[in-house]
Amino acid sequence: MSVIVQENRNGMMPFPPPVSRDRAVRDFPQCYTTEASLQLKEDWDTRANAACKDSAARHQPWDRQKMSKVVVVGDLNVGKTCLINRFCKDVFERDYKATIGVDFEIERFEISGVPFSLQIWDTAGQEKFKCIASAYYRGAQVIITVFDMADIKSLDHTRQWLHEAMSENEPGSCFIFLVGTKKDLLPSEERQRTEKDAVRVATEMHAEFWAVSSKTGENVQGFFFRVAALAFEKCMLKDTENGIPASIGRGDSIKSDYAKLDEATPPDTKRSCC
Ligand SMILES: Nc1nc2c(ncn2[C@@H]2O[C@H](COP(=O)(O)OP(=O)(O)OP(=O)(O)O)[C@@H](O)[C@H]2O)c(=O)[nH]1
Repeated sequence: MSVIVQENRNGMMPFPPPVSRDRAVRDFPQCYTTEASLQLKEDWDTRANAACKDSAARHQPWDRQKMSKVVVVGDLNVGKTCLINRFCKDVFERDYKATIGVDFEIERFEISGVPFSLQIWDTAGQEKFKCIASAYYRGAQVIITVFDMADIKSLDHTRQWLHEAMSENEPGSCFIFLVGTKKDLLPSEERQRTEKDAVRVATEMHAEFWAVSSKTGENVQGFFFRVAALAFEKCMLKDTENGIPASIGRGDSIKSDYAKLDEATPPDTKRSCC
């Protein structure tokens, strides 16, 4: 992976480490389908664009960078972990390993020249871990409800997942996405039928619909770029309205989430951090 490396004057590597070139977003990422889209515009909001050009908002120290919290929910086995791992690590795990409680990744971007991060929370789909996972729903700026395109029941369940995630957040405060995974498993006719059903559900939920495959990687980067762009733009506009210079805004919630992870999650997990 190629990275933008800039040494500072005394020859030391800067901290945080540089954002890789393939996390640099310049053009406004477009939706998957105009039938279920959160925004149809083709370019950045003019006020956000102006704020990006403001040198004060660029290259803040790490502790003042903008960050948005993303929570990924959905039935067990629908492919939440694989979706996150495909984007963050470019890997695909064929064998199923249940998520125990929660796990998270922080993915760094450079959007229109401004550093931005997504804190992506992977939650367990198994009923017995719901009470642990739901403790992390609060403070989300983005909720991603995931279903398996080869298991239509999981699409029906997304309404309930969204309801539970929203019960911890203010109405209208989050961008909502509906993501169908395992696109590679369906023949074209069946895929079209499933996508039609998903567009209907997404419209009901006021969500944006995407169909992806973590196995082949199809649409995975496009989807996360879109998530990052919408979250970033909202963050910039909010700060501009409040007259706040670039700051992460969610620092406290990140700290308390880390603390909760230590207290609540059993040691036997997909990843050692939980
Ligand atoms: N063919 C195919 N299989 C997939 C895809 N995404 C996930 N899978 C498979 O689906 C199974 C479940 O994937 P996970 O990502 O672990 O599911 P999860 O939603 O995180 O499950 P929980 O942790 O129990 O909530 C695994 O066997 C994956 O290999 C995909 O895009 N295509």
